Order: sequence, then C-alpha cells, then structure tokens
Amino acid sequence: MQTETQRSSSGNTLASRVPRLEIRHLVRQFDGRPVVDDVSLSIMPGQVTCLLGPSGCGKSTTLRMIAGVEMQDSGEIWVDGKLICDTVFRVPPERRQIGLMFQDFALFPHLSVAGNVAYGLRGGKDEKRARVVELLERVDLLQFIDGYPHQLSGGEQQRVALARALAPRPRIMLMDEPFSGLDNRLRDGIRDETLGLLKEEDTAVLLVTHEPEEAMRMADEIALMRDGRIVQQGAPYNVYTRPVDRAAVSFFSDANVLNAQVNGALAQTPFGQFLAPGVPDGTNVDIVFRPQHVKIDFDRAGVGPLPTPTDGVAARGTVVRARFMGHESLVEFRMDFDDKILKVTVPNVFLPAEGRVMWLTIRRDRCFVFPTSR
Ligand SMILES: Nc1ncnc2c1ncn2[C@@H]1O[C@H](COP(=O)(O)OP(=O)(O)OP(=O)(O)O)[C@@H](O)[C@H]1O
Repeated sequence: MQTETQRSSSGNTLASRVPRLEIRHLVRQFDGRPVVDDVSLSIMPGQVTCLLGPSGCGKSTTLRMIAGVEMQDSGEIWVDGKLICDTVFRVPPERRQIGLMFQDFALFPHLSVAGNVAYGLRGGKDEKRARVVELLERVDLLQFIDGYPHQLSGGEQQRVALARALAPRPRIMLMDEPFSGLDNRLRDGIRDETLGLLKEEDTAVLLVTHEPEEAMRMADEIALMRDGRIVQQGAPYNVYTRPVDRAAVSFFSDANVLNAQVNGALAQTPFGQFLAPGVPDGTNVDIVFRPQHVKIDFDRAGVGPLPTPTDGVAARGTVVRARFMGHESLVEFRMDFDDKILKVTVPNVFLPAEGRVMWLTIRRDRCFVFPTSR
C-alpha cells in the first residue's frame, strides 16, 4: 500500500523526509566469507555520504549492489520510498536512475564530447542538444563540445565524465574513488565543482574513498567501514572528534598510545591520571591521543612545567627527529618512562635539535580511553 509520503509530489516537505536512497541489512558473501556484513544506511536528496575505509573492506561491493551489477545475498535497497531490490524482486540497473562515476571513467574515444555527454539521454535531438550545452556550460567546457576525448587533459576528461553522469538527471550518484586518478593540483578544484553541481541537482551521493581527507572535504556524513561492517556513522566533525575505538582514531591521523590499567575508574600514567568511568578495576586500557594535542615545554635545569588540571603532569623526553612538513613540524620524542616514541606536531616551523631534552603534556580533553583490544 502506498503511503501518504510516497504519493506526495517531489519537493514538498513530506516527500523530502523520505530518504532518496536507503539500504537495509545488506549482506554479500564470497566463498563463505562475508565481505559486506549487515550494512544499512540512508541518504537524503542533496546529501553526500562517504563510505570510508581501508582497501578490501567491502566499499565497492556495497556500491555495486546498489548499482545493480552485483546481487546481495540478503537485504533490501529502497529508492524514494520504493523497494527496488531484495532477494526476489529486482529493478534492472538501467532502470534505477542511478549515475555512476568511477576512477577509470573511460569516455568513449570514438564519440565527440557532445556524443559522450548525450550518451545516456533520451528524447528528441533538440532537447538532448540543449541538455548537453547546459551541462558543458556548467562544467565550463562548452568550447570543446565538438572535440574528442584525446584532445582533452585528464581534468577536462573528468569534467566531461561528470557532465555525462549528470545528464540524465540521476536521482542517485554512486562514485568510486572518482578523483584518485587526478593530480593534487586539479583534484581540489574538480571535487568542489562536482560537489556544487550535485548539490544543485539535489542528487543523493554515495562516494567511496579510502582517503579520510577526501571524505572530510566532501561528506555531509561519513560511514566508516571496516571488515564489511559500518563501525561508525555521523557528521565528519563527530566521527573525527568522537571516534568509537583506537582504529577509528588511527584511520584519520597518526595516533599516540599509552597503556595503563584501571583502578577505581582511573588510569594512572606518567602523564597523570585519566578518567575511565564505568571501566572495571584491572582492565587494561589504551589512552589514545593525536600528535597535535601534545604540548611541548622547555627543560629548566631538569625541571618541567607544574601539573595543571587541563594538561595533567609533564613527562620528559628527548628529541630523536624533527621534520618540517609544510604547514606544521613533526617532532618525535623518545620518552624517559618507557623508551617509546611519541609523535608531536607543532604549527609552522619548530625544529629542535636531536638529543634536546624537553617536557611534554597532553591535552586531556582530547584523549580517548578505550579498553585494550588484543
Ligand atoms: N567477485 C568476487 N569474488 C571473490 N571475492 C571478491 C569479489 N569481489 C570482491 N571480492 C573480495 O571482497 C573484498 C571486498 O572487496 P571490495 O572491492 O568491495 O573492497 P573495497 O573496500 O572497495 O577495496 P578497494 O578500496 O581496494 O577497492 C575483498 O577482499 C575482495 O577481494
């Protein structure tokens, strides 16, 4: 039975609350191994969700099931409140109104730019031509309308591919590492341009990437995937600042780890005590913090800074290496208390000499305490 929401015309408030794309409990196994394991997510019109995770975690397989070129073992795919695929019913890929943009976007070499963009379009000649012109104008390539792919640079070809994917006004765009073939200089501009166009068209976007920076730059929401499962989902800021576990911290940046044991809901370390509320006595925990959240202080005749509530106790270390990284400096310390290396980043240029003794404190509000999983 149709719901009120499904019947309402697109654009009104009722319809806009229905996810453009919703996948429910998708599972896909290969050789008895689940590579996509109970994945669910929903994306609203005009929203960009990034499926982010390391190589082999099941991102592309998820995308292929949504596109309809791979069948799930179980689970459902819904578009605009209508079921398009479960294990018995299946709308074929060409009728799903889903656009695809992959890394090897392969324009047809024998077709002109106009021919490429018009490829998936239906309708009369004039109507098609008007849409091609409109899109080439928007990607700023109208002057190449009668040119051929081999006459264009990589970035220009990518923009033609974007115009081709957008031409039939797909409701959903699936993108699999679409920018990884481009050099850094071009990439940022094309990413922003692509995002602008997709938002204007109110397309729901699922972008697959293994690069956290790309996900942070593009996504309204990040779904962090590992071993076939979504382990965390939310706005980039939340995923970055409230990671679910140690691996989630490390996926976004370098991470330092202190090991400690909990006693009376406190973990005792050379940097002072850390709260571990609700963690039973005797539990081993990892105290995880990013290099940018360590403060460096000078040694004053063997004495460091006094303890403070925000930064805890200072611990002493010796510089083993300092490197200028462009917008920051990375300094590595060998700590007196365990002989292990801690990484610290400092804005701009800070390059203390190797062998110099200094004192480190950690911003306690930026530390994460997780039970050790080993
Ligand atoms: N047709 C297939 N037959 C057997 N195994 C497969 C098949 N397709 C994918 N796999 C396996 O499933 C796992 C997930 O692959 P998938 O391509 O979805 O990962 P991914 O996260 O997209 O990785 P990448 O970022 O490297 O593309 C991998 O171990 C892969 O080898």
